[in-house]
Amino acid sequence: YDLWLQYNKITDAQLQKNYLNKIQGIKILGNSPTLNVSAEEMQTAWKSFFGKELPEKNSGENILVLGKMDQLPQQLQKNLKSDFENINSEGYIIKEVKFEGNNTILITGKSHIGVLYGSFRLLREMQLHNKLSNLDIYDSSKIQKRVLNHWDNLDRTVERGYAGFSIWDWHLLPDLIKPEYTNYARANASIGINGTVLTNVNANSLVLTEEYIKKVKALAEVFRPYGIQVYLTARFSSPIENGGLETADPLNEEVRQWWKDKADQIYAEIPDFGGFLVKANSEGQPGPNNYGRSHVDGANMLAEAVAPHGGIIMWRAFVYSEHDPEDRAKQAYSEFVPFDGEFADNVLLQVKNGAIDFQPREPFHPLFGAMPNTPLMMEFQITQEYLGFATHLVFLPKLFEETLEEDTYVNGENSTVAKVIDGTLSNKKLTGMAGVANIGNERNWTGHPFGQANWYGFGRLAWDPYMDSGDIAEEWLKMTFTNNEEFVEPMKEMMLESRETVVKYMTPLGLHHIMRTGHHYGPGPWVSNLSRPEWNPVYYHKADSAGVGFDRTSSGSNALEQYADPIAEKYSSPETTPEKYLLWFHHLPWDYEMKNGKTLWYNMASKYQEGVEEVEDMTETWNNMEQYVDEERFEKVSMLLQIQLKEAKWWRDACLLYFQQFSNMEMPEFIPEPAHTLEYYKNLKTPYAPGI
Ligand SMILES: CO[C@H]1[C@H](O)[C@@H](O)[C@H](O)O[C@@H]1C(=O)O
Repeated sequence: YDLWLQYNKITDAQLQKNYLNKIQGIKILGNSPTLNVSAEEMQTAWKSFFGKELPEKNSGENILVLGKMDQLPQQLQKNLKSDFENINSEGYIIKEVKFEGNNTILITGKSHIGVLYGSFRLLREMQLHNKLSNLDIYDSSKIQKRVLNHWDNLDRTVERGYAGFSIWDWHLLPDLIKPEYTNYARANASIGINGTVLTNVNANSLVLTEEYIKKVKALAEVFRPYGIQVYLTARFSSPIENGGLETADPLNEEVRQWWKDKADQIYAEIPDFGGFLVKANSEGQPGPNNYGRSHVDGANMLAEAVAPHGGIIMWRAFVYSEHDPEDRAKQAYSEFVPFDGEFADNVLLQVKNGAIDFQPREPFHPLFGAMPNTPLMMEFQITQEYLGFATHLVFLPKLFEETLEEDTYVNGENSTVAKVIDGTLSNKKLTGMAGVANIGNERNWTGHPFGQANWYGFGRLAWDPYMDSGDIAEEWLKMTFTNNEEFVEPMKEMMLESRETVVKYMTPLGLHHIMRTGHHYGPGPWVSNLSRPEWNPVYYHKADSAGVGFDRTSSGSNALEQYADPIAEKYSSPETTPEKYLLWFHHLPWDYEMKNGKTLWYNMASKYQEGVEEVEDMTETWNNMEQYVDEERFEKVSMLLQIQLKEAKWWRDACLLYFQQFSNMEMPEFIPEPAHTLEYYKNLKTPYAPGI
């Protein structure tokens, strides 16, 4: 349950010698809660790596010195001047230097948090079994606000949470402080996460009452030494619900004053409170539109309330709007682009990676690049709402990386989404990345043991959105299980392929949102009876006897016009559209000939089949790993993979039987006889896999 902070015993004699020779003691310069937790982390690691403490020493050869820049001797500060120029206020330097005449490994930064991040970095180097020689490492985060979003309710249920109940024991706070809170903070700090939104975006205004602010304060105090700021979701109608006002109109003076007083009250208790995350006028949440006001009016009112305290507002772009009813994918863009440049300086617009909703695969959201004068914050979903909950093994950093690497072309070639997010494309001062957490009170935190890798990977990419997902997988595997190459190599490959596998057995070739509605688990392409048309799978796949797919070209919804010309042009024809997005942008006949000379129907079937076969391969790979993994984790993952296999078949059979009604074509010979009829799948009462 130590996540990636296992600090497995170092058994290699040479390596152990290298480490213990290089670091024979520790010296801490100065004093602060953050330095204390840095030192504690070293001790925890040392006991686990070597079975002993790291002695505190005042001076001598080969000691590890921890301290921030202004605690260093003048001369050393001067010598390191150019190193310090390379890092920002949260960055760190790990370097071999002469300290008081002795050879020393120094971990330093401009802040204590920098020193803590440096400490975790050194421990990572050791977990990865890298030699400590000629150390000269420096690093800084490329994104400022690296934030988890918990969709946790005050009754401890978690919206779209599959790892038990919320870890926040609201009813026992502030009296009971669980060790889990500290472990949560450690884990986050170790990957550079520096903020957490404690509550669901479908918000409850109760959390803004005095009683709850005390509870929030207690958590903030646990997190503070780890550099983690606390944020809350603000329900827009709180002035009515909590303040007894008659309106929540953002232009009303009393309302504005209420929010200012609320901010003052929170900051009096929690001076480093981060600010608010807001879902307004979306899926029944109240917002400024209720009063005929705009998203800018709403966001700027809250921004004004927190600005004197250094707080920020993360305003979500996940809205439905009356513009473009024929294509939900266009709505956020239509709603927000006209406001570019009008948001206050401390507002980030938080945009989901794709325009629909956290699908196994989506093209990047057209808002990225389209609002050069507004800082856009990325919102990824770590919890697997549409990807098999905590049952399917899917390595999400691969998905995150794909979005970040996409080229928006807004400023010519190489205008990647990562550059929009880190601010380099248009020189933004405020930058951020949010991840909807997959954490709950399950003993292993995330339900599926491999869900931990998605939390880990989110943190690493929020720190550096240019990181390679393969490197992330490798780090995580070594830190979580073992450094043995015979384990790491095949498992890394399996993790990297796992995302494409889920796309194949759920939504190949650009299909999307064909899950059963409500819970979003399992196939439901037939569903068509929900009140909002855009919640129905049939709205998205549009299968009929003429073909399948959503025409988003100029002959259809023309969502393509929201992208820069090179993309709009390229994707306007099915011949030049990447096959992975084919049915996202085009409605094509079932016998449409694809690049391999086979029909669309044939290719769809073969993707579903490949998906199933790849899960079979995953189970085989895992079975070969038994000797490297403890029994508990081995058994759990084995069982989950068996369920995943059953469900991949369920997806294949249900989707192909459904689509075949329209294609009217033979099932290709490689598709085994389905275990059940389409009617059976349609009438399943349980959201989980039928016996297959
Ligand atoms: C928190 O609400 C969620 C909702 O559960 C989810 O199904 C939808 O996709 O997205 C919403 C959102 O992101 O606001």
